[in-house]
Amino acid sequence: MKPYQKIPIVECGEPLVAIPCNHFAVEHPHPYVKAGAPYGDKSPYYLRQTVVERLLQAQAALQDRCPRWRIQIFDAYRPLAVQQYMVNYSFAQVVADQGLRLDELTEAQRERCWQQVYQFWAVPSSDPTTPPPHSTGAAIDVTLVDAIGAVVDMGSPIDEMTPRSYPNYFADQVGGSRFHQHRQLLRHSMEFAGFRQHPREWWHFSWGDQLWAWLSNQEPINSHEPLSHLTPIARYGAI
Ligand SMILES: C[C@@H](N)C(=O)N[C@H](C)C(=O)O
Ligand SMILES: [Zn+2]
Repeated sequence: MKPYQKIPIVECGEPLVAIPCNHFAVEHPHPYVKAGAPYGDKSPYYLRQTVVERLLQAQAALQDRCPRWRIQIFDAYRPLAVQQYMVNYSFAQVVADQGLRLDELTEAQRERCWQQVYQFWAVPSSDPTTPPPHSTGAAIDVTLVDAIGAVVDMGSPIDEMTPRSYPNYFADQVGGSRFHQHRQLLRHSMEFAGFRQHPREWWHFSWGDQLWAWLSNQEPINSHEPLSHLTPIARYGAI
């Protein structure tokens, strides 16, 4: 269990609402739909109502600094079945990337591959006290597009399962300052609206889930966040 999963959840009952995608850039086709994930009648382009409002605030903060730039949505709401599917899919990807075969793995190899997956993906837990972040409608995976609609180079793709995904990976890499600046721009825009960034993923942010509450309790952001938000309680559970 990760430390943030000990945070209590007091579900506030806010609905999932459709993201107004026309305000943002959106990755098409949706990457996990393309990978065959079982959405059924659900859509990834949903979030809790306050989270959508905050995403609009984050984009306004971005555009104060970089007019006509936009936030690009890669993924948002993820039903539990999709979390399960993507975790298995990512495991198969790690196995293949290492030149191994699924049906020939030793126990040690299997264990190492799962460790790599779970550095980046949340366990698809159906326990209401430990929901995967995206299944709460409070987490979002995003990047930036510039004024001409080109995807901004962050130095590594979303969902890469290596240290290049760590938010500060390029801070001290020779030739990496442009990527670091882009990552900082994304982070500061999202933090301005109260989001918190996953410590290992430059693209993953949340507001109101367990990780957000845990991170807010660790180190308050300097900003305009009212202190009442700095409590170690999550307001969104699985939905
Ligand atoms: C790996 C990435 N797409 C992601 O969403 N990771 C977080 C931690 C998750 O699975 O909730
Ligand atoms: Zn994510």
